[in-house]
Amino acid sequence: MIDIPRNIAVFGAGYIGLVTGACFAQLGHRVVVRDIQPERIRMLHSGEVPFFEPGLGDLIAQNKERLSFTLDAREALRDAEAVYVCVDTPPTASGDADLSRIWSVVDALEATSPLVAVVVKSTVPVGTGARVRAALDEAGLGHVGYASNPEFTAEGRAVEDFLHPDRVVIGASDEATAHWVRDLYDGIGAPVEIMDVASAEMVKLASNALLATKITFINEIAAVCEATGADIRRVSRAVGMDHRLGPHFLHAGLGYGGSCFPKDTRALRAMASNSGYPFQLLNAVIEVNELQPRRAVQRLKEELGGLRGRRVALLGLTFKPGTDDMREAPSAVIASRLLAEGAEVTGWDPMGRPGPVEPWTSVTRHASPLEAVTGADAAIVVTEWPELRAADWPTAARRMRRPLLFDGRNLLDPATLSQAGFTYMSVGRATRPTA
Ligand SMILES: NC(=O)C1=CN([C@@H]2O[C@H](COP(=O)(O)OP(=O)(O)OC[C@H]3O[C@@H](n4cnc5c(N)ncnc54)[C@H](O)[C@@H]3O)[C@@H](O)[C@H]2O)C=CC1
Ligand SMILES: O=C(O)[C@H]1O[C@H](OP(=O)(O)OP(=O)(O)OC[C@H]2O[C@@H](n3ccc(=O)[nH]c3=O)[C@H](O)[C@@H]2O)[C@H](O)[C@@H](O)[C@@H]1O
Repeated sequence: MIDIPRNIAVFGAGYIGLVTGACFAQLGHRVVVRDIQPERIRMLHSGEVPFFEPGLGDLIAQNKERLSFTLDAREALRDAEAVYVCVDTPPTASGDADLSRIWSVVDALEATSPLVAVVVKSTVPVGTGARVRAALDEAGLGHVGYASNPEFTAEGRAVEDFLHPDRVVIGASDEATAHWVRDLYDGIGAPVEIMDVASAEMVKLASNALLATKITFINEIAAVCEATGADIRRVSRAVGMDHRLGPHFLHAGLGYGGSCFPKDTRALRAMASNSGYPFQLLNAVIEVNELQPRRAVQRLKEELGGLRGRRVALLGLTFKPGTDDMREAPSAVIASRLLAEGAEVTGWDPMGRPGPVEPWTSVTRHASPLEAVTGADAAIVVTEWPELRAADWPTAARRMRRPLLFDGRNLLDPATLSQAGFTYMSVGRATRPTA
């Protein structure tokens, strides 16, 4: 527990805002979370969490004495000593981050509240903090500190990541604000890195870009494995045993998706270009990642001798397991490509709920993997849900028109699938021995 409980107003009740609010309340602070979506606030008032995040519902329930929710900015700000900005920063048509929601929070701040610090947790381009600082000064809030405190949690383990981070990064223009923000994290035994605002903003973009680069690197090695007869599973495992490289983010698959890597890599590229530096490595990372799900569809097309009139089952639709988040999921690209080639597409996912938009309105959803593959000419493991490891593959093979399985996440054991009667294809491994 912290020594000095503070009053914190969190703006944004999304993945990051709710986790931040609930975790600060768990540390002992008094937190008001404000959102502009009435439905979100209504759900939170009635004890529901608007999306799935493990442990979040329990944490909110345990801390309800110190955690409240409102639609009203004034109510949130009335006693706030810290304002945490956790609003979304989606990409614009140019790839730059859209900061309009950040500005609407800054514009709502008032000189009358007992505010000590405005802290931006949303991911923003370098230079945003300097602009917000200038706006605060102009609004008569020159006495209020400003800090950048980027977030590194991953969906599906966000509560755990927030409470046990590798590091806390705080960028502030003055030492007093940096230390004041650091003290909010008392009770979390993680290293705290204090720096200037611009550097803190860059740490976030650089971290996501490097993680995305690692994934793309291993996906390119996987493509070379397919062509040469090496096996990516063995390669990435042994490469990752070098402590200088590490085993993480070396899992070849169908490309990275989600609300952050695609958005943040494009935002960093746009920011570099705007500053006159063409970030060539990042260009390649983005391009290779966009090709990755298309390559899988192309390999399937070659194996089936065309996709027109074929039925293909997508097993898993979310951008990764452990979440209901469908944002920038590779499944959408795969479904769209299959439909464009004239295939019929079925799908299964234990949690993802695609909205009533294309390609999903053209995809028949089923309640189990077995139902989804029945009558299909091929199945693709798109998301590595653990349920798929336990599926009854011999029965699935019998129910399919043609037992062909493309393991897009290297989830399953090739020998077991072959024994079950499948032709087994996967990312980073030739389908048949190379000559
Ligand atoms: N989702 C993730 O795992 C991570 C996200 N981030 C960054 O955190 C930021 C937020 O991301 P998410 O939580 O995923 O977004 P989200 O879209 O789930 O949530 C954003 C929330 O802000 C609300 N909002 C918009 N304008 C508002 C305003 N003026 N006042 C109050 N609320 C307002 C929206 O209604 C929405 O509920 C983004 O910049 C993202 O890049 C950083 C690390 C991890
Ligand atoms: O800025 C953010 O929003 C967050 O983005 C990612 O978190 P997240 O998008 O939730 O999910 P990850 O687990 O990183 O996976 C992202 C994508 O990469 C893919 N991936 C991941 C790892 C890997 O080895 N291979 C691979 O293809 C996943 O399937 C998924 O599509 C980062 O991991 C977080 O540190 C960061 O805070």
